[in-house]
Amino acid sequence: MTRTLPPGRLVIASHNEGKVREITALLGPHGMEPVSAGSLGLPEPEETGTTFAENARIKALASATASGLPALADDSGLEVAALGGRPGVYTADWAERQWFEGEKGRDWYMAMGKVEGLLCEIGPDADRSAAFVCTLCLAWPDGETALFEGRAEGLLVWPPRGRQGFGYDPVFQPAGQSLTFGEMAPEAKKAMSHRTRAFERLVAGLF
Ligand SMILES: O=P(O)(O)OP(=O)(O)OP(=O)(O)OC[C@H]1O[C@@H](n2cnc3c(O)ncnc32)[C@H](O)[C@@H]1O
Ligand SMILES: [Mg+2]
Repeated sequence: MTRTLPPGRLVIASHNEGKVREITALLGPHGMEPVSAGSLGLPEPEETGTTFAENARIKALASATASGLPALADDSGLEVAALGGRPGVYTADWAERQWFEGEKGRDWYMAMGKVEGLLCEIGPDADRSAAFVCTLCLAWPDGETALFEGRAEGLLVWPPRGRQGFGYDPVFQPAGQSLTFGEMAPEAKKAMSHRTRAFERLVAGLF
């Protein structure tokens, strides 16, 4: 399909520690040397796209051109069925804006408390379906890019359960499971996550 990715240094173009940890674990068996954008002092570009793919491309290209190395970016989020797919591509902003206008810091549980409020207004039969979506973009320093998408379907739960993972993991229970991502060991989340599904496509296309 596209060109291959030879073993060597690969920038993880994310400033989210939880993502960097998961992507590092995914790359483990593939002979890559992951190095985070933060550790190289690379800037965090503005995410001006309106789709996961556009934002992933912006982030991957910014790191690849600034570092001269191939770079892998991840744009992801939660699509809530009862909210018509929101917050989607705005998942990170949304946690900030809902509750902390003008302040730094994100409080996902507070944002999800707001979602919970909306679901309660709809009533006990509210559709709790949600999906985590992840688009990975690999960019080469010459500007070529390749995109890969993965999804994990599930349910929103309240109250939050578990302290593993990051972000919205404690309020997301993947389909067919009794534990939330927040209650699962990292290996269990890795077996079924949106990020892993996108990564499997990347491996099929590039290695
Ligand atoms: O852009 P970078 O630097 O990669 O980091 P970010 O946290 O801003 O990442 P996004 O712009 O892609 O926003 C994704 C949002 O979705 C959340 N999210 C994505 N994947 C998740 C996962 O596996 N578990 C929990 N929350 C997740 C994440 O915490 C953010 O709030
Ligand atoms: Mg971001």
